[in-house]
Order: sequence, then structure tokens, then C-alpha cells
Amino acid sequence: MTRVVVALGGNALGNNLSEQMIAVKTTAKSIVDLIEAGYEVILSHGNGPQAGMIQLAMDELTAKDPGKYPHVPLSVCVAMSQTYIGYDLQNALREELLSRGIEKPIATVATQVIVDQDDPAFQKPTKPIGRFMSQAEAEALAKEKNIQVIEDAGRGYRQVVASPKPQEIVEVATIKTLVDAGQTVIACGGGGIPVIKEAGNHLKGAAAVIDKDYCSALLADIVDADLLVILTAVEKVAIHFGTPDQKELSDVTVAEMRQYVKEGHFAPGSMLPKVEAGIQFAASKPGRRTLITLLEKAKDGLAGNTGTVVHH
Ligand SMILES: Nc1ncnc2c1ncn2[C@@H]1O[C@H](COP(=O)(O)OP(=O)(O)O)[C@@H](O)[C@H]1O
Ligand SMILES: NC(=O)OP(=O)(O)O
Repeated sequence: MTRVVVALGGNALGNNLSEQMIAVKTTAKSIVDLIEAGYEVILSHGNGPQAGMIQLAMDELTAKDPGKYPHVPLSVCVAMSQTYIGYDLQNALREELLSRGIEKPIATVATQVIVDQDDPAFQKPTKPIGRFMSQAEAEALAKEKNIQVIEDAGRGYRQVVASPKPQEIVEVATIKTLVDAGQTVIACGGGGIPVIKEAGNHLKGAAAVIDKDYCSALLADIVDADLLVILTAVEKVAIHFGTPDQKELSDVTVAEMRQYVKEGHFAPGSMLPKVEAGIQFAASKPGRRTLITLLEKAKDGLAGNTGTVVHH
């Protein structure tokens, strides 16, 4: 059986509560198509809009009455987003599976991911979270809440937080056991809950949001997946993106993709992490491949009919 780790992007979940409830239904159809076609699927997902929304809500409460509502750390907001998204995905998948007569247990694993406390990312926030704002609104919020904001890949302004690289998945044994038992597992949501190893086996939450594409590459490695599938809002990765010379890529070697990265074809806040994660996984063992495509094209892409495939 082909084992695939599927990383779900923003369009699989929407930007707010009501959008997510609708989006997960379409997402579940695409994922169950893969399960029905015989793939062994392990899911991961992003959480930028959700983690930002939860943090903002918590901060509003703290601002009202810090005695009654103490500050909620970002790591806890990530944990909340993981479970909230897992809950919606689990339900949508369950319903879609049952509607096709498939009985298959689904489990969301609250996943902690170890990061290095000396990761330079802590000094230079790069991960956009929360909702999109106008420049004026973002600058006012930055001043009011003492946060950093950036322009996010031509789509508006967002809060930006540290995004250290994932080093190790804490719940690896649990994930492997569930996967090997034939369960559909949702793990490493939002890149995982960032934690730092401290003395005495203590794991301390870190103020960060890990990139889900990098974490998905790590997850795909530890479960020994054959394929990493990154589902996003474009059917293919392109070079000269957004220019008259735009050229979509179908079949690319690791060496070719590394060269395109060097030439600066991929936007840092959006396509670059996907491409880098794709290279990392495809380069890690002979035979491993990464597919980057549209959520709706997942099955077509796996059949070799579309998407961008990175291979050795
Ligand atoms: N070279 C490129 N090729 C294709 N898409 C690109 C490229 N550079 C930037 N993008 C943008 O990246 C977006 C995907 O990133 P993003 O929306 O952040 O991911 P996610 O699906 O994980 O939420 C695409 O919708 C596209 O607009
Ligand atoms: N954690 C993460 O990478 O989230 P997004 O995909 O929503 O940016």
C-alpha cells in the first residue's frame, strides 16, 4: 500500500469558523477519494488564520481583566488550534467515509514538536498568522499590541511570529502505532506545538508557529511515507511566477529544484517552504517523491496526471 502524508494548506480550511465548517467538507471528499483509491493517508495541516484568531481573542480577554484572564501563551493557542481543526477534520472525514460505506477509525494526535531555543528564527519573525489587514490597520494594531506585522505575499498585511525549524516529533511512537494499526491519523497540525527541551524531561512551550510544510516533511520521514503531498491553492509550482514568462513545472529533479530556489523563483512566505520541504523529503531516500498540487486535484496528481512532482 502506498503511504502518503498529505499536508493541507489554507484553502482546505478557510479563514474563519464558518468558512472552515464548509471547507472541511470539500477537503474530506478529496481525502476520502485517496483512501478509497487504496492510499494509506496521514494528514497534517496549517493553522495560521486559526492560531492568530485564538491568540487575538485570548489577548482581548487578558486586556480586559488580567487578574481574571491571565495571558495565554502562543504555544497554548497553537495547541487549541490543533485540536479545533482536528475536531472539524475528524468529523468531516468520518461523515464522508460513512457515506461511502467505509468504516475507518480517525484520530487526531496532539503533537508536540521540539525546536532549538537558539534557532535564529526567534530573533527574526517570518510566519504570518491571523487575518489579513490593510497596511493602516496592521500598523495601528502593531503599535497597540506591540506585535510585528508584514506584507504577506501580495495578499495584505498580517501579524508575524517566529517560526523555528522542527527538530523532533515528540509523539512519534503514538503516531506510528496508530498508522500501523490502519487508522487515519491527523498529526503535526499547525506544524506541531512548539516546545523546547529543558532539564528534567520538561518540555516548555515556545512562542512560535512552526511551518507545517517543513514539519510535514519530517512527519513523512518518520512514518516512512512513499510520498509527501502538499495541497495548496495552485495546480503547479511555477518559475517566473506572476510574470509574462511564468512557466509551470511538472516533473522536476531535486537538483533542478535546488537551482530554481537559488534563482529566487519562490516567495518566502508562501511557495518557498513547500518547495524546500518537497526537496528535503525527495532527497532523503531513493524512491521518495513530493507532489505539490491543488486540493481538488490530489487524486489526479497521485495518478501522475497533474501537479508538480519533485524526485531524485
Ligand atoms: N513560484 C510560485 N509558483 C506557484 N505559486 C506561488 C509561487 N510563488 C508564490 N506562490 C503563491 O503561493 C501560494 C501558496 O502559498 P500559501 O497560500 O501560503 O500556502 P497554503 O496553501 O499552505 O496556505 C499560491 O496560491 C501562490 O499564490
Ligand atoms: N503552521 C502553518 O504553517 O500554518 P499555515 O500553513 O496556515 O501558514
